Amino acid sequence: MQHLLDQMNPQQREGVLQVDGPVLLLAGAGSGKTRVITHRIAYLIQERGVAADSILAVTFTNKAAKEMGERVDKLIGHTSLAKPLIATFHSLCVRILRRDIEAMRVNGIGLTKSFAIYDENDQQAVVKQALKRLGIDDKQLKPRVALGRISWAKNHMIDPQEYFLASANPLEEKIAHIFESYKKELFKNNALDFDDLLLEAVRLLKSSSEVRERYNRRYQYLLIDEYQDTNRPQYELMKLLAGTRGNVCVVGDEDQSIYSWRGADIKNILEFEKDFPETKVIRLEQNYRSTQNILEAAGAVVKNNVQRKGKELFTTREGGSMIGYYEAPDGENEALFIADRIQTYLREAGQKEDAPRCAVLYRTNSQSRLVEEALRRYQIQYHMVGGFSFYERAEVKDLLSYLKLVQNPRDSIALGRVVNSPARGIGKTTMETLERMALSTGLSTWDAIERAIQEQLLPARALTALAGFRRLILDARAMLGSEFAETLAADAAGEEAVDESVEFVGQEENASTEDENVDTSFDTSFNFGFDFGPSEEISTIAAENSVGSDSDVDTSFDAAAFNPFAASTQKHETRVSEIKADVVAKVETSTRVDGFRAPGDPATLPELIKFLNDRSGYIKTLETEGTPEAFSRIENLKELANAAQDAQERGETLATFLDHAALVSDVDQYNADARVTMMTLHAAKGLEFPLVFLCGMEEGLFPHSRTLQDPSGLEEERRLCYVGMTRAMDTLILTRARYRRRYGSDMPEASIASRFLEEVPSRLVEDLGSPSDTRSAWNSGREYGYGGGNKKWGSRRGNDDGYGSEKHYNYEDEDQSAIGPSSSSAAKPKSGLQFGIKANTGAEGSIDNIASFFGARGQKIDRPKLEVPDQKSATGIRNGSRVRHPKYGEGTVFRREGDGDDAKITVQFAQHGVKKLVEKFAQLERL
Ligand SMILES: Nc1ncnc2c1ncn2[C@@H]1O[C@H](COP(=O)(O)OP(=O)(O)OP(=O)(O)O)[C@@H](O)[C@H]1O
Repeated sequence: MQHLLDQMNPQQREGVLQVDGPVLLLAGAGSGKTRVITHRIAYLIQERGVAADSILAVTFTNKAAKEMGERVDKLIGHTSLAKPLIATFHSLCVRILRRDIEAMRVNGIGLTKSFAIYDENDQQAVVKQALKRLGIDDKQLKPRVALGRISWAKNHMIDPQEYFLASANPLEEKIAHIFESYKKELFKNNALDFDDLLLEAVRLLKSSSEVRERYNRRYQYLLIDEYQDTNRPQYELMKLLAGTRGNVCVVGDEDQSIYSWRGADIKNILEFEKDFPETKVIRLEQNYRSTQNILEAAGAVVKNNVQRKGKELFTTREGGSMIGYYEAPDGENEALFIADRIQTYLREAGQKEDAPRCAVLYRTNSQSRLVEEALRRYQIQYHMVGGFSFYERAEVKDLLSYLKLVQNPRDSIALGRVVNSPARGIGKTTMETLERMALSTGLSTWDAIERAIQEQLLPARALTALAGFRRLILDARAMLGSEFAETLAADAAGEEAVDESVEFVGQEENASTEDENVDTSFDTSFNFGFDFGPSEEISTIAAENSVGSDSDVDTSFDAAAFNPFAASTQKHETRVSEIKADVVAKVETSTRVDGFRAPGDPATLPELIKFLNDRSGYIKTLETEGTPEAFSRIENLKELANAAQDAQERGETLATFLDHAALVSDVDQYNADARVTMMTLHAAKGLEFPLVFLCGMEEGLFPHSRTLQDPSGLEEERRLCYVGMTRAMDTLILTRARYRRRYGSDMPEASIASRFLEEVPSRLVEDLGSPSDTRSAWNSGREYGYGGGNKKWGSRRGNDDGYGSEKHYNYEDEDQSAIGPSSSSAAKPKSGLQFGIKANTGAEGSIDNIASFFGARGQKIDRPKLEVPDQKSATGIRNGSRVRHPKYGEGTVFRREGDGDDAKITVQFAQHGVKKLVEKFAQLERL
């Protein structure tokens, strides 16, 4: 036991040993809470003999869960086969619901275990449909706004009726209607969004005492990390899981509560003692991470908050370097400064043979672009957390939607996404008719397709295309069936494969093939040893079906029987049993060979993906497109198959694979080995780095403009600042730009120093060579204060330099698209040129150039001119041009790089987001 408690201070020890009853562990930044949690779990297992799998620990990110699991494993020496369950709230809820959601079904109505999980794009698609149905213009009420309100309501456990009753204006009433329609649509689609995962788990545990008691018996010890960031449903879930035993330990720090926009309620931690009167409160106040200067500076900022329990952190790491401050003339210069310092840091660390790690933290993702460009100029490799993740790429989302549909055909959003992707002749009119039909009959779109085919409700051409699509999904479903051979035979003979896990009543389509012009052929270039493609393919396929098996397998199938479009002349039942017997016999005669799946066994995940890639024609279409962009998409699709292979090796099913893809969050992308990491302040929580840059310290940017009028919002921003500052172990550098370009404006606008800068005592700050008048402000040595005519933070007064009146930025969201069309590009000369940086003759952005720039401070600085030398193509397309792409539709050119055949164009498309295209191949039409 002793070794578990070695290297622990008395409070940490208490946190480990106090395992019975409720415990509130108030753990300051860097005070070792992760250490306490892992040791507490190890102590329970090793010293108290508690069964490992009766411990449940809930963390904030998948990554934290994984790391915690590994650390516990190490501590207990891999002695126990059973493992504690360490999960995020969302993955815990998925687990509970996948197992027990059907306990909430009444008279066969309700969601099933194969429910889909909707991400933000799916949610937006549902909201757009709702807006359309309700006749609301999506320009007047943006889907994202409506979705934000719906999510807010859910996180506060308010249903559409309550929302409607509480609505104070017509807009809120509209949102209530949208909410109602959204909820119904998800239900119809057998789908849940992220918020629902929590809400439904709570509803389940409340409504079924049998289920709740089972979980209470199962999990006897409960640990919740980051408790300050729990919202109401998470809080209720915690109480339901804690049961009457109340062996619950919550760990948190009210000063690090930064998720109120997701409904997190700081009261949960502030009032834990009221909920559990027996609570033992333990405070961890010794910080092991940061130097005294950093801790003091961060403490001085957060001290200005009212909503806190109050802790005084201390450290034995006395002194340390001062907090660095750099005030740049503009955003580009700020980024160059950061890149320059990072280069120096990496070089010095390299000489000392240290493993350097540093982070650039910013308030919103859109700030990353300039820093990225600067790091590229310095040829410094970096790892960016957030932004465009693999799972958000259009082609990956498409393939995932195919998989979702295979898993849950009722998922009309997945269906809508891929029904005509790649193009297979199912047009907008067809889909609108089907959606109307679905709406008026209450059927899902999938079932509406089925009915349309049965009753021949659409033109033959459309029906044939729909039948082909439907067949593709059914075939993929059949591949997963455990009685695959039977399904295959029955299906081929025209009998529907019925999967009991999904309630849809399928029937063989009787689409006519009258329309000679319709291409019903499938792409069979990829074979798994079976196919339902056109007749001429069958004999080859059947032959391959015997991979590594009997050579005497009869390959002379009646090809016509496998063609869904061929009319059968025989009586249906006879045909079914004949084919069943035939296929089953073939499967039985084949012998299993190691490493090969026997025919008739369910397909593996990678096989399913390859099947969909090929049979859907997706890869073929991209190959035909032939652009570098298309080839990189093909690579992504292959990478998805690799991810599926990994998942398969971990024993994951299609459902768990999809759950995993749905639950991957930005933060999970963090790579602890990266030397330079860029991420938002939110994503940085829980991490630590020897060197940290906190950039964009400007009013309106940080604190964010949204919060300027809202005292509690401002307190949260301040906590975010505290979180950012306390990530630093040895060195913390704060930066700001005096002028910054905001969305859509030609000219950069003057900024005001963030009030958080002013809350840092000046005796702890060192100016790092900010050019121009900023220095004199710093050197005067007075304490800076916010407002009151104190001019110490450089040019707080925007018009001091003749730039017009003082303005706040208005960054409306975290959208990468909030970068103006006239923003700079890597190809243009940097603004530094106007500030005295020598033109780049040697290595771009080399240290000499930057040094000469810093050497130039004190010189008169002209108004920063950041206009981009506007590159224009032969077609006249330039930055800011409106264009149309044959596939992505309309968009705005955001950047143009290079010339001639090499010219690349980055376009922000309304529907498909940002795409980088090779101009030569892009077929862009100028609008
Ligand atoms: N008793 C201890 N002795 C020495 N180092 C410690 C001790 N406890 C924790 N540490 C170290 O202090 C650092 C911070 O610990 P940890 O990451 O567990 O803090 P935390 O409370 O989770 O921080 P935060 O809430 O700020 O993310 C780690 O590097 C950890 O190894």
